[in-house]
Amino acid sequence: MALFRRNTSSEKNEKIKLNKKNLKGLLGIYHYMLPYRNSFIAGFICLLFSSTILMAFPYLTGKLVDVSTGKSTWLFTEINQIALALLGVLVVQSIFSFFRIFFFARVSEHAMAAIRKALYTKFMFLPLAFFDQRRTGELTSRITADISTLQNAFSVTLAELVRQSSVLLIGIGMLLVTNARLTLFMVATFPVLVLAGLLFGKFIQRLSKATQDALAKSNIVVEETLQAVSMVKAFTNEKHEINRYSQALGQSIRLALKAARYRGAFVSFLILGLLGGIVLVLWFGGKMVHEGSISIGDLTSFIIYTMFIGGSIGGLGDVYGNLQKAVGASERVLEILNLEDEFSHSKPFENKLRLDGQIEFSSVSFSYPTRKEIHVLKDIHLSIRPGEKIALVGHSGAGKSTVIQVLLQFYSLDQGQILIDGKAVQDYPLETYRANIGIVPQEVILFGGSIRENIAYGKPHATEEEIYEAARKANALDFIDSFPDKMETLVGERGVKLSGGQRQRIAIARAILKDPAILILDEATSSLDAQSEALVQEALDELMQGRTSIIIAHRLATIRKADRIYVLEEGSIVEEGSHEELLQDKSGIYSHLIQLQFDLKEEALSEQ
Ligand SMILES: Nc1ncnc2c1ncn2[C@@H]1O[C@H](COP(=O)(O)OP(=O)(O)OP(=O)(O)O)[C@@H](O)[C@H]1O
Repeated sequence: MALFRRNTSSEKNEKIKLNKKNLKGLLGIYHYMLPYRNSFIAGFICLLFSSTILMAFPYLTGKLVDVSTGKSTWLFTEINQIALALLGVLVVQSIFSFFRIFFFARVSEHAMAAIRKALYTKFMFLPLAFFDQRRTGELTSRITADISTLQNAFSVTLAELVRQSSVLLIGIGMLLVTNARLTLFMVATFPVLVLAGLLFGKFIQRLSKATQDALAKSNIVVEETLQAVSMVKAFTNEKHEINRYSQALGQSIRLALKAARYRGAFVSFLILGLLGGIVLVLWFGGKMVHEGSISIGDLTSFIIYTMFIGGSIGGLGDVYGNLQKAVGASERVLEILNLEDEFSHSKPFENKLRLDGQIEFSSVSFSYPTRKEIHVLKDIHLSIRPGEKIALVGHSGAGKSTVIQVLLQFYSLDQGQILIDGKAVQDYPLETYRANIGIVPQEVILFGGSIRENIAYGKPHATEEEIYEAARKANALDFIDSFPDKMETLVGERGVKLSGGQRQRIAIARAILKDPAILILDEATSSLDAQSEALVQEALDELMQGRTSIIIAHRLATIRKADRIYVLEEGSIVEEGSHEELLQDKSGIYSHLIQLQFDLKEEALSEQ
């Protein structure tokens, strides 16, 4: 297995009930808003004002109707006066709304950027075992979708919650003041209808989701068969596939028609039920106007308040749904933020510490945390002197990369010890320790920037001269100079614009610049053409000079040059010695391996 790879796991999709505990989790996020609390308070005040001032609107409209029908009221006697007051309400309301949005945006943008940064920092410092259990897509959605949900909660949802609740409370209060009898009648009818509408709406949403799913299923049939149409034909299964597609379509039609029936009923309900509810209130109010127990103006404002209240009940349903989503998002984000990172027990970075590169594995046993039952390394003993070149060979899955992973302290051991220069690895500051190890991986991963940036990845503050010198030593300068933009050439996403051999030489230049005491070389299994191979080999020889090198070897030429070869088999070291020594045992695993993998190459070599 290559040294750098990804694993998968599935994402959970839970439905969350709001309770005290998980709402507290949401408050944990609030901690990131504290630095902007002044803006938050200012925004909250604007929100309160803009929500309450709007409630004067139905009242004033009612007064306007009263004055226009010749009934003067205690505050207003003229239509112009009321119109101006209405305009005033709108102006003040719009000003407060503007500042409310502005202040909330300021708080939420800053706070969410702070959480994103905290999450990303956490990702960078979490141990590798964490990433073995998660999909990349899952982690990216923590930092994108989940944070957007939280942002929405702290700006829009919170504002909605305050606004709709104040509309509901002030609205019902105003109605009670206007006319208690009519209010009781309204409260007994209209909200019940709105709630019924809300539940009905949810039911229809579920139905249309089922319809979409059924349609998606039928599309899978199309996709699958179109991708492998030759297979369908070869098996003469055309009719079978048509049949399968028809069945899937039939199912989706049945569901769509069921949904359509309920949708039709829902629209009729909206017209009849909700508007009917208003007619009911109007009817009751009209009779009261007739009796003289309420003015036309008061009835008008009553009806507008009623509509406001209906809207706010509907709005609060959405608020509840959004809060549920936000609680889920905050739980997922906090769960990651609360994890311990791999540096938490490590000593602080010591820049100057330079290792000699003596490596000792003493009785090392290891299994990956995700697969505890499989013992990947079993009682490994290695003893490597500074400057030695060691080759690890073995069948695929034997545990070669794992030896490197534990050496890099990506995982902790189940048993045994790794000593570097006679000291246990965990006694070094982790950052300093890794700074002393360089890697040239099998599959070179470059970042999307320029060649210069990619080489400098080995030493971010390298001088121009150092970068050129590293490129020269890595046999990379010739091809870099042949590009019109030279060092500034963009390598494309993951280095796609460079050939395999060129990417490897950039990786070597990186390692040269890092100047590590210990070098790890994961040889590429795919072979380069003879010329690139020679250039890469030459660069590697230069790189290995004076460093302890561990090579996961696939090429005979490399293995022959090694001071010592360790043969791994199912996690144990089964043979060790030089190429010649190991070949002595004709029935040994090494001889067998060489026979299998390197037969042809050896023949070619001996012919030369
Ligand atoms: N992150 C991981 N989580 C769980 N198991 C793993 C992980 N990485 C490797 N393994 C398992 O550990 C065993 C040894 O794998 P390793 O990658 O060390 O072998 P290798 O000798 O380097 O193989 P190759 O030559 O194919 O790269 C394999 O059985 C593999 O499935």
